[in-house]
Amino acid sequence: MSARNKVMVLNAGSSSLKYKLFQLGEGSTLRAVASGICERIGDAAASFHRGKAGEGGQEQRQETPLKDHTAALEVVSSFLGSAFKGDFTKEVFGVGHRVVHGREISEPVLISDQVRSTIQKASDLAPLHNPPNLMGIDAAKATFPGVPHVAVFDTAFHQTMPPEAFMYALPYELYVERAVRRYGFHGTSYKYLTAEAARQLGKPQEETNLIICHLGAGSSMCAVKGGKSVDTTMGLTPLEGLMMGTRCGDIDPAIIPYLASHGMSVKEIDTLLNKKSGFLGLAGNADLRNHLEARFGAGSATADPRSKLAVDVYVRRVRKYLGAYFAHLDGQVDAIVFSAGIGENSAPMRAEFVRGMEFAGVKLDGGKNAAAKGAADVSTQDSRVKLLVIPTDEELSIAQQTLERFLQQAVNMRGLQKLRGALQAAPGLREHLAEALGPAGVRTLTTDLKAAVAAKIPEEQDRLKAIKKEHGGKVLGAVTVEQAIGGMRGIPSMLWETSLLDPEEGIRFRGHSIPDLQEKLPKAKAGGEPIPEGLLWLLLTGEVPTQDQAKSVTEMLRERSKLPDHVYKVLSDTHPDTHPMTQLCTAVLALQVDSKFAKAYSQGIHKTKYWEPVFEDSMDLIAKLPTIAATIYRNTYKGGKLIEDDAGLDWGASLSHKMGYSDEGPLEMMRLYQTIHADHEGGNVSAHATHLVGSALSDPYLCFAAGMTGLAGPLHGLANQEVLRWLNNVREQVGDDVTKEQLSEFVWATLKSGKVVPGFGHAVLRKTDPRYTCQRGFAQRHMPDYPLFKLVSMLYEVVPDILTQTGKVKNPYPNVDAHSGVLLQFYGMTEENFYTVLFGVSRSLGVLSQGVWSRALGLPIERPKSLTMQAVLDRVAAQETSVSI
Ligand SMILES: Nc1ncnc2c1ncn2[C@@H]1O[C@H](COP(=O)(O)OP(=O)(O)O)[C@@H](O)[C@H]1O
Ligand SMILES: CC(=O)OP(=O)(O)O
Ligand SMILES: [Mg+2]
Repeated sequence: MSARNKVMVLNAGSSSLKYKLFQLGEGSTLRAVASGICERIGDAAASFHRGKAGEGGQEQRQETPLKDHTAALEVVSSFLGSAFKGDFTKEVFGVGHRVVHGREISEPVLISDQVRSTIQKASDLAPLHNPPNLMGIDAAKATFPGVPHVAVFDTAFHQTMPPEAFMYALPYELYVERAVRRYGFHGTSYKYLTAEAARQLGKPQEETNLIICHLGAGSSMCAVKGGKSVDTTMGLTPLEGLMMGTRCGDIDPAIIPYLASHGMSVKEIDTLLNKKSGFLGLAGNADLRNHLEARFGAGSATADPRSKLAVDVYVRRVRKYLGAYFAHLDGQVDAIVFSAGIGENSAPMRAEFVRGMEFAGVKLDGGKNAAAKGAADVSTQDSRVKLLVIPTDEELSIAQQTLERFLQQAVNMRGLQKLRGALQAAPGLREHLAEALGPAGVRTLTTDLKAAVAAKIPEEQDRLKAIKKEHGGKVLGAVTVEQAIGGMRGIPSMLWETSLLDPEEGIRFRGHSIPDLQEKLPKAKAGGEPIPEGLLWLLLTGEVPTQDQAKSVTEMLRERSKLPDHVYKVLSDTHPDTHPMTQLCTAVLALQVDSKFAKAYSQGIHKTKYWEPVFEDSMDLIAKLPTIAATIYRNTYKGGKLIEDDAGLDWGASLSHKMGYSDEGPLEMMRLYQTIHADHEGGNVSAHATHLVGSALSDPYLCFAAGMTGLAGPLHGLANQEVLRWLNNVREQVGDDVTKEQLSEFVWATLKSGKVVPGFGHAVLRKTDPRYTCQRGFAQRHMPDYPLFKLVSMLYEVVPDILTQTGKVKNPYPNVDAHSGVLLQFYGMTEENFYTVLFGVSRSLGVLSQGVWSRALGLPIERPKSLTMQAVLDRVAAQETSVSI
């Protein structure tokens, strides 16, 4: 069988069906091996197909009536079928579809029945596009059965618009209740053009400001600031903004009730505005090419005045938005980009758009403009704002996003199950892809953490929905009276996606054990300790990140790390005896004033969007915690002398540096420490408290503070401080050169006096905590002769036996706290009252990542049932009666 190594992309526009077939090559490159377009669909007399297939293939043109998009796909399939010998459909492993409107879905998604119905329901918002998009999807599903089909939405790129750009000045409830807002379209094109323009300008995208004009049958413009969309001309639907082939663009909305009061139905008005206006409405034909002669030709004085008028209205609208976007971008525009049918092909129109704009630093080179064919820079050498013609490649962008989506699915075992059909149809596919992608393996390709999370959400939501639907009524386990009154021990009663604790083997973060992660997570230096930013990526996305992905998290956190002055002030004003954990909670609460979630919620935000400001708050808080912790440390123990940050350091290392420990040893130790304390499933006090408070939709600052007040309890996080006290006590009483026998005696004495040996045992774990083992490994490498380490090692030999002999403990083995103090002491961090703060900083990674997912999955407010003693007795009695009956 031939290899499945091709992605098919369909881009159904309002008047056209474009397609490209890509072949996947080394390093996940995509090479177009066939492409074409069906044009003037709907205008049967004038419609045609142009297509090209294979290396150096000649373009073929067929004049053929195309009454709709289904007819167009039939022509395309038969063209490709005859161009590629054999059945080319068997070489396609995925199909990417351009979809214009997906309402709240904005990331690429696999087209399930549910996604299809969302696209269908959104047809009222994109009447010219979603119906042909759906025709394309249905026709393609029949032509390419059993392979995944992915929808890539036009709206995605504009999700970065600020509220002042996406809100209409309508009653706010319309936004909250009906999601009436501006979405923007042509996003796939803008995404491609932004990357391409930045590349041509030789600038990083984050520093590139552009005004992009995507001018085709559908026309829109976009202001791009720092590589991101900050405004665009289309709105709730692709009707707003510029004039278009058949669409009116901006009008006075009062025209609508006016027409209605004169007898037109809503449907008729909708058709009028979408299908009978624009060039068609003003001048009788939707295609600009039919009006160019009238406006620019030799005999233009005698030409149809309406054609001329239509062109002038069109030009005026583009110029109006050019002016507006110059203002939005504070005049800092690197380039104006022209693209799509009109922007790429019409030199006289480009000249009109920027005529007389020298005042804004825009100078067109007439000669270059007239000569431009395909990509070109048509500005003069000294034009401050470059004028770039860039042919858009929505199809390539869709193919890349389809591939990425597909790979995410393929790495995810649950996804693999979902894709079983596809994989059966294509044995060896995953291996093939892994090979094609090279050593980076099969994974999400973006380095933008938020985008990577967003891409996972729809499927996880589907998964949860399916679990509820299929298994909602099934029993997970009975609850005994002992459990109900005994701290809810072991009752499965909460979802927690970031980690799971196996009693035998210890914690697994998103399925990965600690030894596994020590190997796989990116490191600051070769052979060194993992950086916690890598773990954060893993906790949030479920995927082990690449070095670049972890680095982008480091940079993202650094950008957000500045602590506001009032928080420094709150910290320096606390009573000098305030415990460091209390100071931590105080500082976190002081930061809450900046909560983006609290603000968005009070202004009204749709619940499908909760996770976004929660993500923002969580990243802001995580970013600031090292500075908060270091400030507490320096204020409490070092006379308030703070240490400047070192911008070259990663998140964990910068904490150690700001505390005053900048040698390689403590930097590495802190990276490891911050990685392993991050998460320990959801039932422990700090995690559960954060989760519980977050379920009331308290923002991340509030719920993290709740978690930290819990971590400050001696039975939970404060235990690491207790361990150190106990160890020092041992050393004081028996000295450093203690024998095993002496140590045994001391341990027995502790137990007999009714105390516990701190750092040993665990509520769930039944073996040595892997977090202990990995810290022990670190000590063996960095401090083998350190007396405190030797003492801890000896305890490891002595205590489990003794605890077993008592017959009272279920787990006699050491946990994370039994070792962490040793590492800290070795590097001079001897103030044990501070240790729980370090634990808390790390814990933010786990509990806040889960917080993002709790909101993304729409988990409800927690409300378990409580009972009085009498109620317990009544229930027991009722059960006994019912059993005996
Ligand atoms: N050479 C040209 N000169 C002027 N306008 C052109 C030229 N070629 C195409 N166009 C315009 O571009 C439009 C098609 O643009 P395109 O981006 O392909 O459309 P769609 O919105 O359907 O994706 C045509 O309707 C026509 O108005
Ligand atoms: C959104 C839109 O108008 O798309 P097109 O230009 O393909 O019609
Ligand atoms: Mg288009």
